[in-house]
Amino acid sequence: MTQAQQTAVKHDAIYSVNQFNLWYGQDHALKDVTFDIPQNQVTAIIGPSGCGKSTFIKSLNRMVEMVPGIKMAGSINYKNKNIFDPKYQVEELRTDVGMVFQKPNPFPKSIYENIVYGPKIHGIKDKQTLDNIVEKSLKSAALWDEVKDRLHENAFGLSGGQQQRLCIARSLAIEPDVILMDEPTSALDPISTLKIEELVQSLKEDYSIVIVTHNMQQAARISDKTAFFLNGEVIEYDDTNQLFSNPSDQRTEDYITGRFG
Ligand SMILES: Nc1ncnc2c1ncn2[C@@H]1O[C@H](COP(=O)(O)OP(=O)(O)OP(=O)(O)O)[C@@H](O)[C@H]1O
Repeated sequence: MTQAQQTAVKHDAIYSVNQFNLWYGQDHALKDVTFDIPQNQVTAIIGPSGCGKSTFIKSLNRMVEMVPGIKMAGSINYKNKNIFDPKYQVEELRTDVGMVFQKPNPFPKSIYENIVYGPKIHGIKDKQTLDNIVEKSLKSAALWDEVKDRLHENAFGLSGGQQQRLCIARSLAIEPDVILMDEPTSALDPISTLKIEELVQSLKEDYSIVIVTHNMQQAARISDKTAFFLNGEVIEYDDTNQLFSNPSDQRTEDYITGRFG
């Protein structure tokens, strides 16, 4: 690779993870994790239960810090700044990085109030501006047509799949650059899953997406890059097509062909 190409690749990374380690007490949950997460791409994190996928994705927005007794080493750079540097302004991550969880978790409020919650915290008060944010976010999350006539009804009245798209819309309302998704379809039926998968594909035009998934077909269908984690280590990180069609490590091959996990 030429110097110019190396620079181009570097520039393309929204996150650069370098020798990142994390311990829960004595439990070494992430070991020397090193790879770049590219901008405007979908990066899938796969691996068997307990391999550190959730710990890793929660490190990307510093949510992992809420767990008492953790220890970390190495760095995670976001837009070229180490997010664990004591001088780092964590507010940047809070506004830049949205998160969607395994189980849809709307607030017990109306659909409208769910979306405007974040923007209001960021000081937006003008009703027309908030109305526009609601419409734009719901359209981007492919939910607008289904809910435009019931915006002031409680979000709990939506189906599970609709609630998850509402949570995606809520994360879009703060105009993030990155969306982290921790098994966003594992609680959903196949049709809702398909809708979220299509949505993820369309969102990458405007956002960088990291998705943890147990479902290897899903990773193969929707991601550009895949990282295979095992016992806290990244065993292989590559273009998704390459990793699934021609893995370079026997353990990756064993996992993707269903020999364990
Ligand atoms: N809050 C915590 N306190 C202590 N140990 C934890 C905590 N969260 C996770 N761990 C441990 O860290 C390791 C990695 O867990 P993690 O949840 O990141 O894995 P995972 O790959 O997301 O698993 P799953 O697919 O089952 O959700 C496991 O050994 C787990 O027991």
